[in-house]
Amino acid sequence: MLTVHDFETAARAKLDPVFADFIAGGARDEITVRANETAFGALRLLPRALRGSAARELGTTLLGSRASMPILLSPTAFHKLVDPEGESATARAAAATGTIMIVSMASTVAVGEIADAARAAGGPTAQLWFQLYIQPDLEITETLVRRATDAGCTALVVTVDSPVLGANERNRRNGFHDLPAGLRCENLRDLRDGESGHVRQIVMSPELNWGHIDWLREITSLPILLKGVLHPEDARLAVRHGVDGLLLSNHGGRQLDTVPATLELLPEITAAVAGRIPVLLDGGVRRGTDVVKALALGAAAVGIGRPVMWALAEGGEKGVRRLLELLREELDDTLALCGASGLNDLTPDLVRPAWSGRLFGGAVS
Ligand SMILES: Cc1cc2nc3c(=O)[nH]c(=O)nc-3n(C[C@H](O)[C@H](O)[C@H](O)COP(=O)(O)O)c2cc1C
Ligand SMILES: O=C(O)C(=O)c1ccccc1
Repeated sequence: MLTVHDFETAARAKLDPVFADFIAGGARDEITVRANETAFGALRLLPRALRGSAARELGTTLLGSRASMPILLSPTAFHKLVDPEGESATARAAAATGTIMIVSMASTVAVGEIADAARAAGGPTAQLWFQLYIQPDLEITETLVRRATDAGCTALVVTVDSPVLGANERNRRNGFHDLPAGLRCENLRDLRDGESGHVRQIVMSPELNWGHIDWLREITSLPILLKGVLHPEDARLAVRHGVDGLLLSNHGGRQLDTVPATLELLPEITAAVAGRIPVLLDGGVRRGTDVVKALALGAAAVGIGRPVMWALAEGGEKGVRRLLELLREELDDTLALCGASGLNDLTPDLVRPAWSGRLFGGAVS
């Protein structure tokens, strides 16, 4: 396993094609799925020379959580689909490498148990954040927040791009609508009498509005990030509503198809928040150079989604650990080649659009 791509190939070879499609797939024509990766390819890096630094510092602090590198595990549902230990294996790998894992509300291991696994591998400083779909039943939402808080999660990541569930036509063709027998969304057990953690308990609610964010702000002292804000006006509103950070995300192209690549939106979003809160980004990050491009354009960190599922499918805990080490090596190598000694050296002047004849005022075409 030398590249993220190798994990995808290996996972495809191992997995039930129905599950592989669930992971790889996106909404409708998957235009945005492809756009996320393509956008990174459309930028070039312009390195500095002779800046003399023997070692690079990759560590960073995000909303008070210490991370050994600016790469997080974005929340992905259903890890037990691809590995019998599920999110516990992922959490051990993340903790062992000092990486922040964002636990999906739709995890197949309960958040408390995931936290135990993380601490067993990474000690008391292992960092977990919790992803939340605010439920129209606020009492249920409050219980979920309490379960995450009791487990020691240090931030809440509220997904706001899912007023309805995205239409993944691969799942429809494959007839994949449910978890296989024996698997449950463990965080959803016993929220009401007799509820067994069925995935259909998750309500994607088109009624959600900024009032819900204000309410959440009142009931928790944890930092709140919004995941899935794409419009710069909404980024400004988020700041006004006391949100602590943004995870700029189009859900890996799984919600509204044909929205822009997240990288394309990054300059507008960072301009809108104007340094008042950190902006993280996910979608299409597959290489150390991708991480550097996002950070150079103002992201505080990036998240990876599908690569984690592929690595877990390929090699369980070890696979995820290898994936994270590989990305760390690529990031360190890219920093060195760019003449950067740390993340603060990554500035917009290191990035430019890929060449086109128009660069010379149309003189070359
Ligand atoms: C299999 C899978 C499950 C996901 N589950 C969730 C989820 O439960 N909650 C959520 O907010 N986002 C979810 N996402 C979206 C990811 O958090 C992330 O935004 C996206 O995967 C990033 O793009 P990438 O896969 O290109 O790295 C999921 C994505 C995938 C691929
Ligand atoms: O697949 C997804 O992208 C996702 O967000 C999700 C949410 C709830 C249950 C399963 C998947």
